[in-house]
Amino acid sequence: MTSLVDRYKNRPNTEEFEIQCLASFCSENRILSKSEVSSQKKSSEDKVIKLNNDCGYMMKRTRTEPAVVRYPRFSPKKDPEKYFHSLLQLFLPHYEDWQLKPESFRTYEEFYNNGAVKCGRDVTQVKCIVDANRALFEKESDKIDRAQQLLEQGVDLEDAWAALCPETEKERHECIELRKSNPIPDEDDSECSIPDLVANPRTPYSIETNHTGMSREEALCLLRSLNAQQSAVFYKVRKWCLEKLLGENPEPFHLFVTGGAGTGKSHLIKAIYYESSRLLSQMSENPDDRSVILTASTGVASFQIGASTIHNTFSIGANVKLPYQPLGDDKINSLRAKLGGLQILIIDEVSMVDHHLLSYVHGRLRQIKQTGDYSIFGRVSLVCVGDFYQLPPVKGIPLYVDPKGVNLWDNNFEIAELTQVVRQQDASFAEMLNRLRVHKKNETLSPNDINMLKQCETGEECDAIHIFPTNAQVDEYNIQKLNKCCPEAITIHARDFARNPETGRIERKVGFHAKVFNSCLDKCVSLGVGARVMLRKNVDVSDGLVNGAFGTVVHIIQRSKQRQKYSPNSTVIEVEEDQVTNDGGLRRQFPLKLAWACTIHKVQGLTVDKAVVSLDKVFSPGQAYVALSRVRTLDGLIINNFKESVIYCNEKIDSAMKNMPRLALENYSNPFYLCNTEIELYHCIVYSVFVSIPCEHYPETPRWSESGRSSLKFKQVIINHNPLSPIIAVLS
Ligand SMILES: Nc1ncnc2c1ncn2[C@@H]1O[C@H](COP(=O)(O)OP(=O)(O)OP(=O)(O)O)[C@@H](O)[C@H]1O
Repeated sequence: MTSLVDRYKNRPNTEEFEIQCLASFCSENRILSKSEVSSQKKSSEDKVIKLNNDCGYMMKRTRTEPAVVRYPRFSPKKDPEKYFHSLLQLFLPHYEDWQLKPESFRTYEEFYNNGAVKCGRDVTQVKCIVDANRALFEKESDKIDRAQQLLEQGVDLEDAWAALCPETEKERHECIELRKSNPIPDEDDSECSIPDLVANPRTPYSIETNHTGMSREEALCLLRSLNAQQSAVFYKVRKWCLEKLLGENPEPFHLFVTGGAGTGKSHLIKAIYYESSRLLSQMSENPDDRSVILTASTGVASFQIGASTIHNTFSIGANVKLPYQPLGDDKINSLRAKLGGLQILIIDEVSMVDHHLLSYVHGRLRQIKQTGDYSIFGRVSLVCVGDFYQLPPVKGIPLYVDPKGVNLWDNNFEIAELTQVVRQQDASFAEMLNRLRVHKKNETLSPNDINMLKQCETGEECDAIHIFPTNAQVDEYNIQKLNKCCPEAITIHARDFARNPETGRIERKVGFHAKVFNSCLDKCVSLGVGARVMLRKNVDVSDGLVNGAFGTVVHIIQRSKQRQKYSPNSTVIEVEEDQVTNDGGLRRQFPLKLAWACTIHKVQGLTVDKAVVSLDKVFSPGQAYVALSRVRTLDGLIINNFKESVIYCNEKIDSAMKNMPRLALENYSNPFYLCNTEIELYHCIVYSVFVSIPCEHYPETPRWSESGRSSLKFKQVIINHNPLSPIIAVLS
């Protein structure tokens, strides 16, 4: 496989790239995969940069912040040659290795101190170039070097922890005192439960890598916010990581973390992800290795927790069929390069995973890990998180039902159940939701529950998100809103292409393909400035531009070639192309859909302050419960078409859950709770989705023009979007 360093050495020989050092190259550009190259070339050819000697393609990072560059650090005293070689390699622009130490210099250090090179038009001292470039990347390098030296000298690590986190250390000491007078058997009451106190026997020191995108302060807040049940699961996983770190080789674990809607499952796995990545990264020599990955079954769910989808992570196509189709050599090698060191896989919203998909996860992990035996999931530990009482998979058999074939779920997972509802602080509302969760079809709801729900039938008209069971209801509501809110809306027709049987060439089709498959690109997309929209495809998962991400259209560009940025949060949405028929027929269309309303399937995992829920045409178990449990308070819930009969669960869930072995949460309780009887709840800012941005208005043709198809061709739709902010805006 071509390494990043090779790619750097094969960057274009233009003025711009000649003066670029390796660190800037890695941070400012993104290497494109083969599939990305073809799609990007179609849409934005001028942005794709070809590397020399068939080293692939790259693009400048424009949508995201520059990437964080990770590299090994050597001691200038112990390993001066490695130290100066690394400095020159990272920060001195070069194309060949000899340029880092020309023949006339004996050592890298000598070249760094006394060398001069032509950089751009001027001859400049090597030291000046390296120091200037280094300053851009190593803001606190002196402090880090000093901390590293201290660690190497074997300073008292306990003091280091106390200095980093004095409050926690004080609480820890109080706990220890309390325990002396009132001893409680607890496995966590050992030094090894506090990772920062334990030296890793293999590496005397290490610099932790952080793939989670969370700062230490954010992470500490998150960890401290966990309630007693969340904390117990967290400690169970942390204990395993510590054993791994200490070289005790614990057996992989398979955990199913479940609980009703809003019990904080997703919140908990963010904490688990942070801590386990932090700990296990210390075992890896390459900072880019992923020891832990966070995934989810759907695009929306993955965006909520900053994860990627299972399909995307493991290169699994949309149609998952058994027998298992192994991944080809090229693809598996690149997956292995990324995930070869994987130890824990976290899957959120597992209720929407079916047996086939789980088998594919198993197959991919076995291929990646090459364990040489039949151990499940390639000996990777799994944390599956979700609630079977919520939505089942769209296709396929849910994990709690025996598929009468390959069954990797039964007998392989231990269940940990969270029962404390955190989303709804109002106890009576939370308790009612818990009853709705397990309500069976032939049972009647209590009069109190019915009253409470009927009170929500206020008929209030409001701008809050409207949640419907079916796509048809959603479409009808969206069109009504578009007519009302966007008088100058337009309809953009898809452009379909088919193979001409005589010439064999792909040609524009008159009309549309009669039947299309495997595509979310609609025949017609109606849009207007100010319209709320949802993305239908994963355009850029790392950027949060995933299937299900919401936004507001603020501009539509016709036939324009100019690629203008409209606001710091904007992203261009371009026409996508899908193969939609068996004989190679294609469709080109914007991957957008109006989204004043959306289906219940799209809101699983979401927390909102207010929602209008329609219970008309509910068609699956758990659907009504998911819709009703999205809001924090009863006041925020408006119900249309209330029907008691649509609130029901699948009756097989109860017995399947009862048969699963239980994780005894009390064995993993957090010692801090001994002194904190009051559990402090830390309220996180929840991702809120809609915003409208005032913008210039560009007149368009009327949407429902009598002439039928619009002859306008739309070059691009721009989405201005920052995944880290709680706001997504769509420009078109
Ligand atoms: N310990 C906690 N302290 C404070 N807030 C919390 C805590 N746990 C969860 N929350 C908040 O409660 C809300 C619901 O949490 P979360 O989405 O994790 O629940 P969930 O169990 O995953 O729900 P669902 O099953 O509907 O996806 C979120 O706003 C989350 O930030």
